[in-house]
Amino acid sequence: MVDKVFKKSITKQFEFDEEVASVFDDMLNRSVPFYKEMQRLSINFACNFLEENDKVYDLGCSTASTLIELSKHCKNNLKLIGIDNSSAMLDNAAKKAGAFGVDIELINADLHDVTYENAKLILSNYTLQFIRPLQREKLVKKIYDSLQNNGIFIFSEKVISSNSTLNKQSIDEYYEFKKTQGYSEFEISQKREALENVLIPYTEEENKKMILDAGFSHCETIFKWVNFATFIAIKK
Ligand SMILES: Nc1ncnc2c1ncn2[C@@H]1O[C@H](C[S@+](CC[C@H]([NH3+])C(=O)[O-])CC(=O)[O-])[C@@H](O)[C@H]1O
Ligand SMILES: O=C(O)C(=O)Cc1ccccc1
Repeated sequence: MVDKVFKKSITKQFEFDEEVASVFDDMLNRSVPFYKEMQRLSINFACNFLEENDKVYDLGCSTASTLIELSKHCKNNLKLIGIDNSSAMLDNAAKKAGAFGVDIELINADLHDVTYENAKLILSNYTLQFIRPLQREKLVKKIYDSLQNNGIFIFSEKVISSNSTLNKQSIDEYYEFKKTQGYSEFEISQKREALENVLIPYTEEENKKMILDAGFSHCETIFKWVNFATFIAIKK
């Protein structure tokens, strides 16, 4: 379904409710520049590390698109686990996984409340940005502790620039992108308002520092378009 959520005047902060979940795949494709390419790269890098029966978690799996694509592209049998705290998202995830015949364990929980065990890969595309800063650092530490040695954490985030001129230019560039995707200025400004204090972006450097502070031995940006970035972190 086509995303028309912000065509009407907003009355509340942004939420992953039923209305957003019903149009979510379209919203993500039209709101995250090169979403598909970022997803393809995440999956290809992930597959290079994965072995038979490895455990893979997707934190903030939404409609399970990434886990479904991962299972299609990896030659190994994997144990796939998707976690999200939006029931509406998980209902859609279950329907999609069923339709594609992919076996995914879907857990409806807050990311802080789940025990991640013996994971080889943890994925989290565009989700940490919704976690409050102090909690975010705690969660990343937990992600590190849950990974096997040689485990991988792949994540994507909306980022900001520490240079205010470049930051403003990046926002302008992103809004131009949204216009090319058919969003009106009204929809763009409504969503911006709804996301205020809900989506809290770090700079690329802050993201890397958070990862290294948690104990990871290496963190690299594998994809970046203006203010959207994908990182890969390795636990030694
Ligand atoms: N504390 C939390 N606990 C659990 N889930 C949460 C929490 N906070 C947010 N979420 C969930 O994180 C997801 C973020 S969307 C991820 C896209 C997906 N990764 C994709 O590549 O398709 C990104 C976006 O909308 O920008 C939503 O489904 C929320 O319900
Ligand atoms: O759409 C936006 O304005 C964004 O910042 C990215 C985004 C994409 C999908 C859900 C929430 C935020």
